[in-house]
Amino acid sequence: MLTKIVIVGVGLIGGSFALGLKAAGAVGHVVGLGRSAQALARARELGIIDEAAASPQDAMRGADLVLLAAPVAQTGPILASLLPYLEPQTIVTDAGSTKSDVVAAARAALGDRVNQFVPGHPIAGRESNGPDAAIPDLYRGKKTVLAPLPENTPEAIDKVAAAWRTCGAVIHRLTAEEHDKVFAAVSHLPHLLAYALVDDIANKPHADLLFQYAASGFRDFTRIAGSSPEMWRDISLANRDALLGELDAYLAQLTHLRARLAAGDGAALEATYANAQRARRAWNEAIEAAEKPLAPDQESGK
Ligand SMILES: NC(=O)c1ccc[n+]([C@@H]2O[C@H](COP(=O)([O-])OP(=O)(O)OC[C@H]3O[C@@H](n4cnc5c(N)ncnc54)[C@H](O)[C@@H]3O)[C@@H](O)[C@H]2O)c1
Ligand SMILES: O=C(O)C(=O)C[C@]1(C(=O)O)C=C[C@@H](O)C=C1
Repeated sequence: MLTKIVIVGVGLIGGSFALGLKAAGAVGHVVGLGRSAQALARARELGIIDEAAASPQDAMRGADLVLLAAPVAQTGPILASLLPYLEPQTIVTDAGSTKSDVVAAARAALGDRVNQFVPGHPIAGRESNGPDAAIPDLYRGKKTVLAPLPENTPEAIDKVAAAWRTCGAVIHRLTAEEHDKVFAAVSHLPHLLAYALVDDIANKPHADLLFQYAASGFRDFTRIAGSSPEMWRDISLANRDALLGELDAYLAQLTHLRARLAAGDGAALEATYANAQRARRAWNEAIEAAEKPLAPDQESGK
């Protein structure tokens, strides 16, 4: 049971964490801290937070756990603003989609108090943003990756892991470097590609005609281009090197496919499509089995 938690950035991710803990009856008081008074007022109206803090000092008094859920470039400034009020029992974690930059920002901002910061990343989301998008079940059956620091105590890591488990998540551990390589390939590149395709079509002179006939294939491929541009700007720049590596590999694949297409090499195209179809089906089956809702007595964290 957490007596008091603080959510810094009460949008989709922070709001869903608060709602998940509240639904489980695992938190006494939820305080929101943010840059938009309007978003905080809305979060209060929706019952996500119990109180919008007037200042970092008010927010941090007596806090058990603090979740940073703002765009990743805000991590350093936010931690610097919290540090003067960081009490010894308070553990701070984050939900940022990149980890090496977050760890570097935490070390720079917190210095020898960095042992109180446990880096994390829930592998769940959607393309809508803000408090209205928050739902209590967002993390149910999904993974949360923790990338603990050597300075973290087992108790600090357990506190963060237990909170995510209470929201229904399954805990995985990666180093920050491993994390950023993996998510460059399976999350950051797909977002860049979806944005690129929609931007390309939107800039064509006959865009209206194209959008008029775009259907479910286009919707599935581009759903994530509806995501927050600020958030994805920060993620792209924070993980630039790994993302550039994945982009180069993808460009090579496109160049290869282009050549096969130009040569009318149907067999080569079909072989690539068949390999992708096999891999996609196997992935889908595995993920659906892993995320199947558990019976209440089998749930993690209980
Ligand atoms: N959206 C996803 O699918 C997803 C999934 C996993 C992790 N994340 C990560 O979670 C974090 C939040 O994403 P989200 O989707 O909830 O975004 P969101 O836009 O819904 O919410 C972010 C909130 O942070 C606030 N904010 C911005 N700058 C701030 C600052 N300096 N101080 C305090 N509050 C500030 C905004 O006003 C907003 O309310 C990001 O770091 C993102 O990388 C997102
Ligand atoms: O479902 C979505 O809309 C998402 O983009 C979620 C998604 C992803 O799968 O890429 C996005 C960013 C994260 O950090 C984790 C998950």
